[in-house]
Amino acid sequence: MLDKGTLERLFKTYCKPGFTYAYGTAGFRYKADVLDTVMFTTGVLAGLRSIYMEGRTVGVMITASHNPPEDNGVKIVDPKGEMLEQSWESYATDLANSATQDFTAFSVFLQKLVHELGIDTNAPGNIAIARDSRESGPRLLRAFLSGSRILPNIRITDHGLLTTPQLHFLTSKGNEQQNGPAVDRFFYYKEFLSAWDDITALCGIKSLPYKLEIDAANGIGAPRVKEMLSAHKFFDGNFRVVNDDWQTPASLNHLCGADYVKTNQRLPHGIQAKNDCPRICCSFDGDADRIVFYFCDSKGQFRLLDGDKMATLFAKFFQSILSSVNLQESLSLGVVQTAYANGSSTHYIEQVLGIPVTCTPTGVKHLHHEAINHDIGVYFEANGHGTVVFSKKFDEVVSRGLSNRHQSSSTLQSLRLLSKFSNLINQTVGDAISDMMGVLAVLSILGWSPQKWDLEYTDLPNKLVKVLVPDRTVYKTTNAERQLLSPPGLQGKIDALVADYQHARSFVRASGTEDAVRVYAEASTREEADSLASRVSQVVKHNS
Ligand SMILES: CC(=O)N[C@H]1[C@@H](OP(=O)(O)O)O[C@H](CO)[C@@H](O)[C@@H]1O
Ligand SMILES: [Mg+2]
Repeated sequence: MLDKGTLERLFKTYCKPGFTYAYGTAGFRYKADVLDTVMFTTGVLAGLRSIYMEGRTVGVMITASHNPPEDNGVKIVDPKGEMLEQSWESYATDLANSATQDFTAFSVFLQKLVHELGIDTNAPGNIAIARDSRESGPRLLRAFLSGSRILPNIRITDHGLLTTPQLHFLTSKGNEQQNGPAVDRFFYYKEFLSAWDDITALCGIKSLPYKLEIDAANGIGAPRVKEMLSAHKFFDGNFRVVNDDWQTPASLNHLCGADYVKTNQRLPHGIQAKNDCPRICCSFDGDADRIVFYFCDSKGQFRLLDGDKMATLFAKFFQSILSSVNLQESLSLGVVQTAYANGSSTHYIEQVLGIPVTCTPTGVKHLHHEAINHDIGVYFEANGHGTVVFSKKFDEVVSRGLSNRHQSSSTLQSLRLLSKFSNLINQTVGDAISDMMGVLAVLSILGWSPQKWDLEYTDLPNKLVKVLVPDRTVYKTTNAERQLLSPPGLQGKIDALVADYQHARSFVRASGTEDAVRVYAEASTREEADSLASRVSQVVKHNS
């Protein structure tokens, strides 16, 4: 470790007292001007994590996703591309909060942590880092790098501007192929485009069935998706990226992007309601790890195809392939959702498709951990954040099937398709670009229009409201966040309100990314959903 004098000087450059940090749903996320301290300490922590993981590369992403341009954040990605292990979240929080006291508190806590974890601070480690397009990114990167510098043998690979899922993917691949080709964003493009080429060749698909319009939220997804698709024969001339002004910081997520479209249930700025040629539209969020699709029906009405619709599309698709090759008994298929999933989607998956559904708390780390219990685990948050994960057993069963020379050609075709889909989908985390290609591939194979996809089930009208309260930490939940334990008595009042409506559901939880409490309500009519959301919000306000 650096000598005490240098360490103290660096500490004083970046760390300020007077703020309390918490590693939330997606890492640390606050207004950018209070982040320097936690960026510095996260630099230290990511280095320690890599040393602890025997030098394997740990990823770091500087982003605040769908939040406004003045926010930013940081999260650590473990070597396989998944979210940071939970026990380390509290080390990250405690180290940051020691630094908001003073240098002595920080160095005492750091020594204690290093000792408890048995870490040799001079051992080698590797960090792969990237950031989204926010203006504060370069400044926060400097604070991070200064933190990581206190450990002398940490090697940093700075990928510059990437989408969040690109960073997850490159972190995981970097650890898998130490001596292989350069693992950079061009490697990412090649991997996913070659899976796309294999699938379309296998299924005889020659062109996209409709024009594709992508709203990139004026974020980093814009230049990255253009760079990837522009030179490709399927996409060149058949797609258009709107809200691609990623170099104007104030426009990020403004009147556009997946969160805007899902929350307001309307078209983003820049996409017209006109419907003069077959098309499908989609919106990414600011760091392109979420996507929602939509189209306008013959009357010009906006129709949303959200994360729940993607989960059902993938689940149905994989179910039919598994049964076509008689693997439905040997490979398990399951869907993971959160309490925000529309009740109709859950009903459709369980009752119509007969596929088991599990509900977890909000945040992809929870969904991901549950999904890996299946051989094909489909997980999506309603807001469009999700992916499909395939087990080791899946790989083994499929490759065994492929090497069996007595298989029929249709069985071989289905097995190849399964295998190629596991390459087209970014299994490390939800990925707007990879999910987009996955959905387009499924729709093309099935010959489905967006209208046909939408008709599979009808959403229950729903409403999501943000309520500002003096202290959101008093809102404690149980049963995958569907019931409140505290404040006392509040759940009973919510239950009494819900009982006034048909097919209704409502729950309240504290946001992990914003200083607010979220109220969700759904019911059989739009008026009832709105009324229930508003009455539950009132009760929350009065209780706080
Ligand atoms: C209702 C909702 O959309 N919540 C979002 C939001 O979490 P909250 O904890 O609700 O603020 O941001 C998370 C990170 O992007 C995302 O995983 C999650 O789905
Ligand atoms: Mg995001």
